[in-house]
Amino acid sequence: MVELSVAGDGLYRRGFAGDTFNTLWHFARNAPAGWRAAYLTALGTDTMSDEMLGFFDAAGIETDAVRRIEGASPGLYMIHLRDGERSFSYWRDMAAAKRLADDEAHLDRIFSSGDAFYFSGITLAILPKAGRKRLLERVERARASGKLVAFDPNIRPRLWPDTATAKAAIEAAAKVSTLCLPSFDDERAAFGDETPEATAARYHGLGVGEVVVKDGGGAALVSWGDGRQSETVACVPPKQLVDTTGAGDSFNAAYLAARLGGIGPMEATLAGHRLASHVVGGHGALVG
Ligand SMILES: O=C(O)C(=O)C[C@H](O)[C@H](O)CO
Repeated sequence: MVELSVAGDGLYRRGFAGDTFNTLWHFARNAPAGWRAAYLTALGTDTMSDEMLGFFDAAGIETDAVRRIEGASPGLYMIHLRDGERSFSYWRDMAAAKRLADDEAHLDRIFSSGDAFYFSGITLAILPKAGRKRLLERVERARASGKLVAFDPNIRPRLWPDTATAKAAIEAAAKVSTLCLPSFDDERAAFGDETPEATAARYHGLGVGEVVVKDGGGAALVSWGDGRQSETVACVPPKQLVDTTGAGDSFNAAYLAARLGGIGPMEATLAGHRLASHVVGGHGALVG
């Protein structure tokens, strides 16, 4: 999406962001040896889409998997801040990304070439029902062939028609994932979990081997080996709190980069905290 982040005095800065993109952007900057980042999404053929594609390229993100759709354009969101805590306004009804899973042959080509996959509850929320099904079928095959599949439920109630639909889609996604990175506040609101441990147990129960439950600026619970081992890892307090946009996404990027680089779950969680704590010190989702 196009992002409008606060620049002061009623001014907004135009950036590019979106939850999975934020994770990929940070991943590309921190990727372990031998890993490359590619984005499966859809853009239009307008000037904004061209600029966005140039931005991906400059960030070291491969663009082969981007579908270009004649006449379509990207979605847009604006960040509002209250004491550093963000909320969003969206203009995305016609966003090209909603059609990222329309083309089966395209999906098959991308899924056959990737070694690890990452998607989110926002990915699922913006897709039509048929697109969601097509995507999850490919994800399921990737998992069955032993690939890492990471999923952040990133629950945005406004993007779903109702809670029951959101919960069903998130559970279906968790069942085909190997790693889940939920946020406790979202999970408590949607699923009624009383503790981060309950969130982790629920995802392990759906067959997820490794779960990291983030808790805003608090400690994270990491639980691995199908829940046989778990630890609480204290957060890294930020030097300054400016804008929480993208904190969880950057956490996920650092965690994934660490794990794919062979680092253990506890140290990977610490790497996640460190990057998130840096990202909340600047405006917008992408803080270099
Ligand atoms: O809320 C969304 O749909 C976005 O992807 C915008 C933000 O970049 C994202 O929520 C930050 O996590």
